[in-house]
Amino acid sequence: MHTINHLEQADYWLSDPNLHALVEQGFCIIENACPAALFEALMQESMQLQAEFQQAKIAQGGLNQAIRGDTTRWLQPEDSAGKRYLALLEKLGSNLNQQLYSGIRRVEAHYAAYAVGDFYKLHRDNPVSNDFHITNRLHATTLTQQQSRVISTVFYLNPVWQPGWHGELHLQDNQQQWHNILPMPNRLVIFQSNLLHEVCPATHERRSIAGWLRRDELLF
Ligand SMILES: O=C(O)CCC(=O)C(=O)O
Ligand SMILES: [Fe+2]
Repeated sequence: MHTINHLEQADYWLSDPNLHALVEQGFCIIENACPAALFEALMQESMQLQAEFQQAKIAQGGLNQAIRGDTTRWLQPEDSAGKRYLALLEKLGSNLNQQLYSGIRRVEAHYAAYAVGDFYKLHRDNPVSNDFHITNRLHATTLTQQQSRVISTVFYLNPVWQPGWHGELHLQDNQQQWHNILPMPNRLVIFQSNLLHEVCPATHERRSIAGWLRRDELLF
């Protein structure tokens, strides 16, 4: 199905302009992030696993539907499409480790589904913001942070999306500029986990994979 090693896709994610945007602005957007066959397989797997989706938890561990309304299911190494996506995130992490002092040790990701009208209020995936520095190795500076989520990723699994359907990811960059990013098919957004962002309600179901690159090791 794939003539080249599908992991090479993650090299293309970190082209020079994308890496530059991720460092300077705090985020980058990648269109056609996955080969079409993998994108299709992930959309299908997300739908097939619908019965296993559960109400998402907020950072403090509880359920709070006034903050977020989506349902999620963690990708697992046995998932036939999901494992290939996890491998891409791992490759992204090792590429970031090579290019920056990012210290990424593991990845995690979940399928997410936002029903019509669901939202996720303003939040940071990693609440530690002040001592977060992601800078180019050439400048010999380091990335430091206390909490373990370094980089957030969101990959959109919608077969089509119209701007009037809303459901934007509303994201503040590290110059305090706000951006409205639509959940377009096969679009990947990579951003520093300390950035403030929210998911706006949509008029159609909105599906995605949210993933994180972490500095901590798995303890078991
Ligand atoms: O779906 C999105 O655009 C962002 C999701 C998000 O912020 C999260 O899961 O933490
Ligand atoms: Fe988030």
